[in-house]
Amino acid sequence: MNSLKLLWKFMKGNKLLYLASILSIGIATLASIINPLVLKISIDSVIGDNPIDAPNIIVNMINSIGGVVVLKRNLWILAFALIFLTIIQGIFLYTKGKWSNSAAESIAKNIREKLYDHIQNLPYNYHVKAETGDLIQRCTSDLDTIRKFLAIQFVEIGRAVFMIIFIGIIMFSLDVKMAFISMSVVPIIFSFSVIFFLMVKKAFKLSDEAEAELSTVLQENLNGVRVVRAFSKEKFEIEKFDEKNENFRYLTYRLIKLLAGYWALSDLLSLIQIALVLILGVYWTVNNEITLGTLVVFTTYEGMLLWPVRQLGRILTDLGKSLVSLDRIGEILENPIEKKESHEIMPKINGNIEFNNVSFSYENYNKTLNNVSFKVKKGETIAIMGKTGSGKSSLVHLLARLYDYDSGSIKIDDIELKNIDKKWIRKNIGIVLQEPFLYSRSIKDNISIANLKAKENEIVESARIASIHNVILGFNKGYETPVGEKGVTLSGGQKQRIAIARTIINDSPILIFDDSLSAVDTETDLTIRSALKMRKKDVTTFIISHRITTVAEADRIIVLEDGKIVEMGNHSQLIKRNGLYKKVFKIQNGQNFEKENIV
Ligand SMILES: Nc1ncnc2c1ncn2[C@@H]1O[C@H](COP(=O)(O)OP(=O)(O)OP(=O)(O)O)[C@@H](O)[C@H]1O
Repeated sequence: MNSLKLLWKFMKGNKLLYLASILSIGIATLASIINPLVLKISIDSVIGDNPIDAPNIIVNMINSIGGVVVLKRNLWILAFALIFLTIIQGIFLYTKGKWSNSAAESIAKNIREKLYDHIQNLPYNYHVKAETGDLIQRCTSDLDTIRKFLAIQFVEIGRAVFMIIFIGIIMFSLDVKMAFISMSVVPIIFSFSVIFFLMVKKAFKLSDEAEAELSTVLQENLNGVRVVRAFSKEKFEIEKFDEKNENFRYLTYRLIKLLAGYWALSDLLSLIQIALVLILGVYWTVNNEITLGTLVVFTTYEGMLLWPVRQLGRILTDLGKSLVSLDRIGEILENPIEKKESHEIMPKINGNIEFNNVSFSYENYNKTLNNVSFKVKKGETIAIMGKTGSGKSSLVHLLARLYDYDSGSIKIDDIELKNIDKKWIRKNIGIVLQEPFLYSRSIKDNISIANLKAKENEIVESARIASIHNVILGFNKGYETPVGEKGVTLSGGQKQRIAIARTIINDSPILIFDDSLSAVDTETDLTIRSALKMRKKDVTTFIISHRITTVAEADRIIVLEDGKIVEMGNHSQLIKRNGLYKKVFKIQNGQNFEKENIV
């Protein structure tokens, strides 16, 4: 989507606020421009005897209060006008800041909400492939670039434009030749500023990228600090960091040098402009071609005009940066989200499952699952075994509609899975993933995250089944113990068990354990499985595991090889065949120590 169109959409509800802030900057600029005119009238017409030379509206105002004579007798009016104008300027600068910041914050909030909502609803496949660091950067620093531009720089463009228009009009109405002189170097300064900032855009980008690289190295290093220690790689990591640090210093220093050169040169150009006004202005004043007041007005205006003109180049290049950030945010929003399709239904799920010739492959990859067929009755436990990469996780991911199968059919309670709403089926399937993720919250919050209405006793009951209750009671704050950086450090097995408690709290009719008992010892594994059986008999359960003791008790064991089912049966049936299952059984029972990499 066109980035400006996108911005316009996000500005919904804030356009008036924005307009008000631009009007405020207009009024504040006008007040600051009238100030020197009051000085001119004081010098030329109140101290001196020249007739009032100012825009008609000001002349009319003075005439309405009785003309210059009244001003000469009441000098306080001029002082009051100066104070009044300064107050007006202050008030409108305040409203400009308040309104532009509040509009920018509100727009940033809109974008943040939209992004978060969108990311939450993007398909699983998107998240598997997306780089978290890149996503975070888009949601934070890109968004901040836009926020800053809207809050500060956009209104600064407004101020510069108002300044040029208002000052231009007044200058030309006061004295045409002085106006030409005053504006003669301004286009050169403006062009120089735009060209310079366009040219150094790359230097800004390089410095930003070097900073990002530095943060990545730091982040990676902190995340992987245990690996670094374990392999004694501190020196290597320090050298890597030093190299990135030096690169960042060099690029930033180069940028600073370039900027120093720019400010020096644009200072020179500005001084030439001011000198021109002063030299010719003084000459014409001495020759009575212009008044002293006019000279004061022109020199003051010159000072007011040059700063925003010099800044404009920088702001315009930042505009480019903001448009790039908008594009990057737009790229996320362009990805289609998962929505409920009109044909999708939300039936009661009992847990009867049938796979019929199901084939599936990830984009452009070989078949991950090839003609897989099996049937499961409600309440049965199915174990899945196979070498790594044989398609075990993919099979259960299809069941939860994290991906859709390419051909064949999967039926749940005789309803084609593709006709069941994705969110609904996921609500009815509890999955404990291979690598459990716990939030930096309390243990209690981590368990109840899947069911926020869960009562205290339900949380404890799930923890008991997952064999983690006693461990939790051993912590100082029990269930309120925080997990993660500020709390306890849990072992892999403890994390897995909390993840199991979190999944079973939901009472789903289908449960999937994707290698999620791998980090617990055999005895705890058995305790958990027995407790699960005792709890509810009619839950259809899938257990993916490499451990014979875990799968042996299942009603059926499916052995996968290269996406195909090569064996299926219960433990005693499979043990009689001379297949992969038996080989694994032998190895794990210490009867065969061949160096086969079987599972
Ligand atoms: N999102 C993905 N995109 C592309 N290919 C994928 C994706 N996920 C898995 N694969 C590939 O599909 C194949 C099956 O992966 P899957 O995770 O189902 O295997 P697995 O049997 O569960 O392995 P493991 O025991 O190691 O967990 C592998 O070759 C893997 O590289």
